[in-house]
Formats: sequence, structure tokens, C-alpha cells
Amino acid sequence: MSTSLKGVCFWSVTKFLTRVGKCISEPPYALIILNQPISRRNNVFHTLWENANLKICADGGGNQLYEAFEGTDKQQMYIPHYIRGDLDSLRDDVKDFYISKGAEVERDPDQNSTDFMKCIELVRRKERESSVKHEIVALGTFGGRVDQAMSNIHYLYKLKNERRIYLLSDQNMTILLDKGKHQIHCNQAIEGPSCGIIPIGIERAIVTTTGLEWNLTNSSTSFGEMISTSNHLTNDIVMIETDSPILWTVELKI
Ligand SMILES: Nc1ncnc2c1ncn2[C@@H]1O[C@H](COP(=O)(O)OP(=O)(O)OP(=O)(O)O)[C@@H](O)[C@H]1O
Ligand SMILES: Cc1ncc(C[n+]2csc(CCO)c2C)c(N)n1
Repeated sequence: MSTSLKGVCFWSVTKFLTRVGKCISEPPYALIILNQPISRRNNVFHTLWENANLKICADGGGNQLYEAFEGTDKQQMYIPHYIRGDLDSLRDDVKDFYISKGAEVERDPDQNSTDFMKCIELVRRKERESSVKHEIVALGTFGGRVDQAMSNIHYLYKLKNERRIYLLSDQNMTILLDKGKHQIHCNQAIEGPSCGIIPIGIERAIVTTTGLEWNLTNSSTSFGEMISTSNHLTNDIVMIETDSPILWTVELKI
């Protein structure tokens, strides 16, 4: 599943933000827009949108897309392939607008899964039809509600053996690094300086890093003991070795 060579997993969290045109050497990705405001400052939205193979709004994410470009020509440009969820948040006028422009709106009333998960299930379904495997970039993953933010992180763990999921928020990209060795290519023009290694969802991790201002060397990290936040990138290549899954989160200058 991972891009790996000799047991090292290679990552670039900003590859989505810097792509020019279709990049056939990279796996295709599905863009899932969650129910959080799409920043007007976020000038990478167009790049993310243009290069996504599949564009899906999670329920109220449809309202966010609509409102972000309301009153502009761009509203007509950004029509998702699907809006999916229990549809308790999607406005009727927004639903009608996107249906009239060709989007498919799917209601799934299940109250044991979030709208984000319902969208991931849709990606799985589309893959069964096309046999194309997607990475997932989720937009609007942190902000406002802590339960929702934790739920979004939970899916990184739930799907860690299935596919790569990148959680993008206004000022951060967050990924899950599974146990093992990771080489993270950082583009310091748009990434950093702040970053963090968060041992969430596990008892503790033993971590060794290079490329950071405060490197860890066989350091034990756990909540209540030590977690590495407000760390800084010092190199375009960050190496992280961990014996348990951890979150890597890095600030974006976008
Ligand atoms: N404040 C938030 N922070 C992070 N993610 C969010 C937030 N609000 C919504 N989301 C994400 O957007 C998706 C769609 O949001 P929406 O509000 O439509 O969801 P929902 O599942 O109906 O939520 P709920 O019923 O808990 O209010 C959610 O599944 C979640 O992944
Ligand atoms: C143990 C447990 N906790 C919370 C919910 C509620 N819930 C989880 S996802 C979801 C859908 C949101 O659109 C709702 C209502 C549940 N079902 N089971």
C-alpha cells in the first residue's frame, strides 16, 4: 500500500498543493470536502480540485463549497461528482443547485457512521467499478468540534492498512505514520516551520528522528509523559522511525 523501498515509506504531504497538471507518476486521489469553511486565503483549493480524480462533498461540505464561491463565477466551476451523507446538514437550495449542475446526491441515513466514512465507502464503491485505487485528501478536518476532529483522526487508524489519507485543515496537513521507517520530503517553501509527532491512539511509541530542531533518539512518547509539539523542520528530508503508529502534523504556509 505504501510507497516504500527497502522498508522505508516515502511521503510528501505537499505534493497535492504543488502539482502542475496531471501527474501520472502519482497515485490518483479523491478529494473529500468536509463541513468546515473553505478558507478564502486558501489559494491551493483550485490545484487540489483540478487534480482530484473524484470530488465528493460530505453532507454539509456541500454548503461549504457553495458558500465559499457564492456570488462568483467560480461557483459554476466547482461541481462535485457526489454529495453523500445522512443529509441532515445539506441545504435544500444547495442540493438543488448541484443536482442541476450534474452532481449526484446520495442519502445514507445510517447513524452509526459519519458522513466522512460514508464518503470513504463511496470511494471504495467507485474503485470496485474501475479498479483504480485512490489516496484520500480530506479538506476541513480540524476546527470547531473536537469530537469531529477526533473522528477524522480515527479514520487514519481505521484505514491505515487500506490507503493513505491526508487530513488537510487551514494551516496543517496531518498523516498517520505506521510503525517502521519513514522518509518525509518537506517543501519548506510551503511547509513548516512548526510540526509535531503525536502518539495518539496507542499506549506509547519509541521514536527516533532526524531533520528536526528537537530530534528524538529512541525517545518514549506518550500522553502524560512527553509529546513533541511546536517542533521545527530544519531539513527538507525528515526521517522518522517509530515502533508504533503516530501522527505527523506539519504547518502549511498557504
Ligand atoms: N467541526 C468539525 N471539525 C472537523 N470535522 C468536521 C467538523 N464538522 C464536520 N466535520 C466533518 O465533516 C463531515 C460532514 O459534516 P456534517 O456536519 O454534515 O456531519 P454529521 O456527520 O451530520 O455530523 P453531526 O451529526 O455529528 O453533526 C463529518 O462527517 C466530519 O468528518
Ligand atoms: C457509540 C455511538 N456513539 C455515537 C453515535 C452517534 N453517531 C455516530 S456517527 C453518527 C452520524 C452522524 O452523521 C451518529 C449520530 C453512535 N451511533 N454510536
